[in-house]
Amino acid sequence: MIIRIPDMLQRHEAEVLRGLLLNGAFEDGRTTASGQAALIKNNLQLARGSEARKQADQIVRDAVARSQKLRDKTLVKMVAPPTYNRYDIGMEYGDHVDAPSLNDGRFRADLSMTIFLTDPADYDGGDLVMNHGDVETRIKYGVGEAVVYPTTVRHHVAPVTRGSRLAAVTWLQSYIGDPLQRQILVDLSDAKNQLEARQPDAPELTTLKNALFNLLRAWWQP
Ligand SMILES: O=C(O)CCC(=O)C(=O)O
Ligand SMILES: [Fe+2]
Repeated sequence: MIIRIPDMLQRHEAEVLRGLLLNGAFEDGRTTASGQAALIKNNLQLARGSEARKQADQIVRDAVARSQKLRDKTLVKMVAPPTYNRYDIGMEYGDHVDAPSLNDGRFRADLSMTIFLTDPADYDGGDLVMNHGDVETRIKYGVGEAVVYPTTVRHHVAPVTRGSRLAAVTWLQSYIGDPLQRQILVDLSDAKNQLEARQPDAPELTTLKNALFNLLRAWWQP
């Protein structure tokens, strides 16, 4: 499932974050890439260890912790520290798959997230393109909007042909590793919440909750 979160960042958070990035020191994205990634990755990243990066991380952490939709749709357990990417004219990130784990294997990457930080009117190209066999999904959202997609999906960032594209990119571990199980739980939770809102005394609500809670218990990975 691909999830769109329109209000991932509040307007002022996006403005502060953009200000930090526009004034920040960037380094070649290849410094954190090796092997194949170093050949296909042609972008810039906010320098590690900088004060700007600490402030940026705090903004993203707060936004992620606040987002009800992110919690409900992903059953998120942990979020990795983001990278902040800039693609100027001619830059791109070729077709690739993201690593299955981070932090020396202590963190499993279930979901990838891009928070868009440039108005789509201000650049051409730079779409985040997911490849599902013969079909592609092209994504380019407004400032402060996020897309969350399965880390299992091949993807690339198309070359920027006008302007410059800024984005924060990070990875999520879910309490439910299996995407099918996660989808079942998200659907059942939606149904339970809708029924509870509409008819809190519905007799079948307890049965639905019993099934949902037992599946959560069976599949939860603390
Ligand atoms: O910039 C993006 O939207 C995604 C970048 C990406 O695929 C990555 O950093 O692995
Ligand atoms: Fe990627």
